[in-house]
Amino acid sequence: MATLRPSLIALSGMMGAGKSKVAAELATLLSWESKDLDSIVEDILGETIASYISVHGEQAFRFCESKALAQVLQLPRPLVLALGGGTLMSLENQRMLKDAGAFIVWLDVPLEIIYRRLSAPEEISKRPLLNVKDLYLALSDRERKRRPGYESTCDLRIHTHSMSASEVAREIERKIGFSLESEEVE
Ligand SMILES: Nc1ncnc2c1ncn2[C@@H]1O[C@H](COP(=O)(O)OP(=O)(O)O)[C@@H](O)[C@H]1O
Ligand SMILES: O=C(O)C1=C[C@@H](OP(=O)(O)O)[C@@H](O)[C@H](O)C1
Ligand SMILES: [Mg+2]
Repeated sequence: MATLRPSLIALSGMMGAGKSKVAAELATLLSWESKDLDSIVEDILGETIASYISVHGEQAFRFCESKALAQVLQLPRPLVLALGGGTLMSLENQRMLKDAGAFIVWLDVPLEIIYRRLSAPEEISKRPLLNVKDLYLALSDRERKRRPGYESTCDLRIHTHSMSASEVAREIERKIGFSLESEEVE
């Protein structure tokens, strides 16, 4: 039997779930390239997402995010891609990823851990949607609205608990079956 191995792994989940960090770890582990969709958006915009949203708003950012996604899906494979926390809330983005054969991994992290990670001023300043009075409320509200979308679009869900980023990467590798012992050849 042949193992159908994806050539594109896309990491999804809330802001602070560790998508950017785990994508880099996983790519190193697999000897693949990694890309961060937010960085590609910023390259296209020529400015940070925070400064862009402060002037143009979230809707305009979503438009650029979809354009960036279309670009990144043309890149050579194999590739690990860190999505933004809101990327999969767009049906168009969901369709693009599915059509591209992406294997979507949802990093499901307890809200308390996300809150702790993102409470640092340098994390908030990178994420304009969190520039609010009550961070916990803002996160829990978004999480509640987004959870069904993360759940319905993922091919694999990782309950990361308090695993380190490299442990999460190893868990993804193991679950997808990339480890040499489980490799099957046609
Ligand atoms: N598994 C982890 N354990 C501890 N800290 C983590 C873990 N994953 C990410 N972090 C830290 O949490 C913050 C947000 O991580 P990041 O990868 O930017 O998340 P995302 O891209 O999902 O928003 C960063 O400071 C990062 O170093
Ligand atoms: O959840 C969101 O709507 C967003 C998440 C951010 O990426 P991270 O999930 O990597 O923080 C970034 O795309 C933008 O600030 C919007
Ligand atoms: Mg990120």
